[in-house]
Amino acid sequence: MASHLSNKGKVAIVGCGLIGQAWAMIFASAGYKVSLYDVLSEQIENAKNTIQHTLQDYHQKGCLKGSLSPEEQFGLISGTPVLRECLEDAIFIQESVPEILQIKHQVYRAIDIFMSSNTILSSSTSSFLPSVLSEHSTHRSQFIVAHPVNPPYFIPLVEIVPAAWTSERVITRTREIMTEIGMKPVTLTTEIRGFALNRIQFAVLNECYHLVHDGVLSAKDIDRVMSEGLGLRYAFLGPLETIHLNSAGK
Ligand SMILES: NC(=O)c1ccc[n+]([C@@H]2O[C@H](COP(=O)([O-])OP(=O)(O)OC[C@H]3O[C@@H](n4cnc5c(N)ncnc54)[C@H](O)[C@@H]3O)[C@@H](O)[C@H]2O)c1
Ligand SMILES: O=C(O)[C@@H](O)[C@@H](O)[C@H](O)[C@@H](O)CO
Repeated sequence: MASHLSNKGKVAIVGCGLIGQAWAMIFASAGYKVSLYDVLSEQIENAKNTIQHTLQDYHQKGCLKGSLSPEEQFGLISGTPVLRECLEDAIFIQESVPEILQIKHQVYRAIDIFMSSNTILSSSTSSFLPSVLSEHSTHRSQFIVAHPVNPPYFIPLVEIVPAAWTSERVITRTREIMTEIGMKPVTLTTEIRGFALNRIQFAVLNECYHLVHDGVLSAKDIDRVMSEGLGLRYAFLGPLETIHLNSAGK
């Protein structure tokens, strides 16, 4: 393995299901050492096997991220059923356990014991406010949300959401790391329910449901409004840029 990879630092992935595996591949593609932990030890092996095959598959399909070979990227990924080992020397922890508050709080209590004063603890949560997640954490100034969009390997947006007590260093450093690994971060200035993507996504869905419910459009044609219309436009111009550039009054 290329020696320059060794100074990239280590990332800990806590919870290696769908999203944790995606994060592991993304961090490894940028040359980070990645350690996987899961409460189910068999899930760690499952995740490693899935990642190994997925990296090869992406390489063969020409969509592998980064400049390292699939073998080099997989060589950066290890796993352990011992949380302390997973977290040891990690500069960044990406928690990806189920969206169940009790489980997240239980995991943070355990992580609190082992994380250093410099480590960033980031949650993949889709909906919980960072203040609700971290209010009882010892290292709560080091806690932040980095919410990915499924599938994270191919959709680069990540929503960075701080709690009121998240330090500026953590906010800035998290955005730097996300950019460095090829994600496209947005940073919310304050926590808000649903963050940004899901607020917008569900506002659109709400109108879609109304139009179908009222018999104005079929479900298929509703989807076409997005896939053959707005979606094409929003794939390269955001809604505000679009309306700004549109002719006055249209
Ligand atoms: N699936 C999505 O579309 C999506 C998108 C964005 C964000 N998220 C968020 O990512 C997080 C993970 O979602 P997912 O879809 O990967 O779930 P998942 O069920 O695929 O994976 C969760 C993993 O966590 C493990 N786990 C359970 N309890 C644990 C514990 N106490 N300690 C360590 N590991 C534990 C499970 O064994 C499993 O492997 C959730 O917060 C979810 O809201 C999901
Ligand atoms: O579409 C997405 O990826 C996001 O909306 C997700 O974060 C979404 O919140 C669901 O997976 C909820 O778990």
